[in-house]
Amino acid sequence: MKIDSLRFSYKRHSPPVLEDITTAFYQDKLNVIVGLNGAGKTTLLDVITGVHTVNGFTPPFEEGEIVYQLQGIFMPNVLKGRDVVRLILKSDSTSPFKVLKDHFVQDLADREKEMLDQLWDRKIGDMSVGERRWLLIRSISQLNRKLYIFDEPTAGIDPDARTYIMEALSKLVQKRNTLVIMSTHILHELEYINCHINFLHKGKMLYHGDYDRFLKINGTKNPDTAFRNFIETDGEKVSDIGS
Ligand SMILES: Nc1ncnc2c1ncn2[C@@H]1O[C@H](COP(=O)(O)OP(=O)(O)OP(=O)(O)O)[C@@H](O)[C@H]1O
Repeated sequence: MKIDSLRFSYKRHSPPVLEDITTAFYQDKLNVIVGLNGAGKTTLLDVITGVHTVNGFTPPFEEGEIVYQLQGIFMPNVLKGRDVVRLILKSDSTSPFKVLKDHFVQDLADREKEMLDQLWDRKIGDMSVGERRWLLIRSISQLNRKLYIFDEPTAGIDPDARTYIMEALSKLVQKRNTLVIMSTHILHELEYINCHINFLHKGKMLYHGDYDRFLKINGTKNPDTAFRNFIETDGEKVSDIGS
């Protein structure tokens, strides 16, 4: 999927939140949108999914082909873990819930199975932020869609559970005909992932390319230092080298 010279403002005469965005998203990689708070990551995801309409860009996917995990969870707090899993898995299939659940559990690592057991009868309102997000994202990963969008899927999640989430997203990338896009602030989690980084800064796409090159042009092996260097120079080094 390509985006060419995209521009978006929330109000007609207000300054653009996204300006001259040109990039591509790839089916064989995890596409990651990176940037500071307020950089425009969610706005870009909203444009891609058709939540916001923009002249000159037609979202290439129908609504039914997309699953979009938002940062918040808009479900009643009284729902229990098992209700959340049922709601999500049954939204895609008429198979009995037991079959869907067995299939879901097979896909989980041992610690994830323990987490699922613990959360099964717990109300959403009583779960920790990370537990809630893990449950939702792991359930969503079971759905069959063409476009999967995850808005900061690993925010507030411990490093162990974060690894399981990143593995689940990598598995989605390996499925045929799927496009997977996520946003994050955490570059560390991308170290061992086959990913394509899109670095948004002040509404502009200042870098798109692979992870190792991003570190290299910022002269460090530490992703946090690379992130900071990049922001401090407004991506100058990339412009020098060319993307
Ligand atoms: N509905 C809206 N009306 C006007 N401005 C908005 C609206 N939604 C977002 N913005 C502004 O657009 C800019 C980009 O917001 P966006 O939510 O896309 O950033 P983000 O990169 O996802 O940030 P974060 O990492 O904090 O989630 C911000 O300055 C934000 O205040």
